[in-house]
Amino acid sequence: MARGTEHGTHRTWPSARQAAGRLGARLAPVPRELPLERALGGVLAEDVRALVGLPAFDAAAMDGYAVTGPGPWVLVGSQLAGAPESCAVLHPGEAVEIATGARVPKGAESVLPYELAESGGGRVAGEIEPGRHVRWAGEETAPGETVLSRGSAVGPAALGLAASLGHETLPVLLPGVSVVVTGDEVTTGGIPGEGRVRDAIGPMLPGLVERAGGRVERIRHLSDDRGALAEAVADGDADVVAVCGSSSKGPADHLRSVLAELDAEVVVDGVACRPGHPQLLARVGNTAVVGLPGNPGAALVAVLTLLVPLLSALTGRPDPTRETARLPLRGAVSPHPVDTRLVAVRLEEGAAVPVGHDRPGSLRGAALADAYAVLPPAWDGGDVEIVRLP
Ligand SMILES: Nc1nc2c(c(=O)[nH]1)N[C@H]1C(S)=C(S)[C@@H](COP(=O)(O)OP(=O)(O)OC[C@H]3O[C@@H](n4cnc5c(N)ncnc54)[C@H](O)[C@@H]3O)O[C@H]1N2
Ligand code: MOO
Repeated sequence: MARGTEHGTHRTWPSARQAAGRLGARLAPVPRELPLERALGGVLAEDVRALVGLPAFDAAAMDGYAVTGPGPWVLVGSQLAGAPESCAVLHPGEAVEIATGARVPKGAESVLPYELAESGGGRVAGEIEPGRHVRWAGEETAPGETVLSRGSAVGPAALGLAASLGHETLPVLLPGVSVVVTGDEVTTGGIPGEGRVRDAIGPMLPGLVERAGGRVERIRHLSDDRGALAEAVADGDADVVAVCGSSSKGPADHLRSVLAELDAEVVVDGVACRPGHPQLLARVGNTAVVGLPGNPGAALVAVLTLLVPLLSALTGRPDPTRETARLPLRGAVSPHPVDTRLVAVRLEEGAAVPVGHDRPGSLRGAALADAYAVLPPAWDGGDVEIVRLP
């Protein structure tokens, strides 16, 4: 699965993706009990049960009158939602004017909506259907019932449901990613000065990570300092450390030596793809370390090759960028003789159309594109695999 290149022993692009998935399946992220507002996008680490029934009490489903026994009924009170109880027990022949969501008195048989009622002189009349227009306690969900299963994704509706069932927090798998952006020349604001460059990878990562089921917890910017990089990579709190830059073999590229010093298991050391060949994947204890090339376009390809499959496997979800259907490629492209090439494309009328501007140092093509088309080594012009951009 690996082959020698001028850069050493690189894995093939498909094998690198698989290796990232296998590492993710091997590492167990620690479940976290997160407040509801932070649990969005996670995967449930345990079943979620109803702490209260739904509804929690017998409630009116319409504005009108709670009644019992045969009509007409004598009005004995009124009940708004959330207001103190005005009538504890309703007796046959009695009615309470009631608002939607208000607790119906004990003994009430049904609610007669205003539209169907005739009222006046302290009395109400109308046709009722026994049991209608009351949301009976527990009829939707019984207390203690399992409503969401372990392994399911937490979407916005799940958060609302959990709140209505009495939960403050949810137990989720949501791998935390610590991002380390390296480079003396990299700046974080304004127009970069002579010889400097604005960080283009830090702003791109949170959205990509979130899409793959993780969360960027921290972004640090480091100069090309070996000691600081070693400290950041050894961060035991993160499930994943993503190091941007420092992936190549220049005098300021310390990642490989730092990993050796930390006795890391190096899983992928270079990938036979363009762009993005210096990418790297390693394990330090229970933390995965992903080395993203400094060139932003190459970093994005490395995210799709290593980081997204890793995060997906950590939470047991399918890789959201994978497409099963292959598409014809419409436009001029030049495959690489021995490496896989990823070309930024728009998806138009069942074909992949190159958008250009996809050199390793640029994100312009990726920002215009829907996806990357994957050209295998020495591509013969057949239909191509598609990797969706989030
Ligand atoms: N002798 C070799 N040199 C290089 C090789 C090689 O195989 N042999 N590979 C080239 C390729 S391909 C890439 S990609 C880069 C990878 O370099 P690093 O990951 O070590 O990154 P740097 O050297 O720090 O930076 C490369 C390039 O990207 C700019 N950069 C860095 N960080 C950012 C950022 N956060 N946002 C925007 N731009 C960034 C940096 O200024 C450089 O221009 O190595 C080649 N060299
Ligand atoms: O392959 Mo590099 O990763 O050209 O930018």
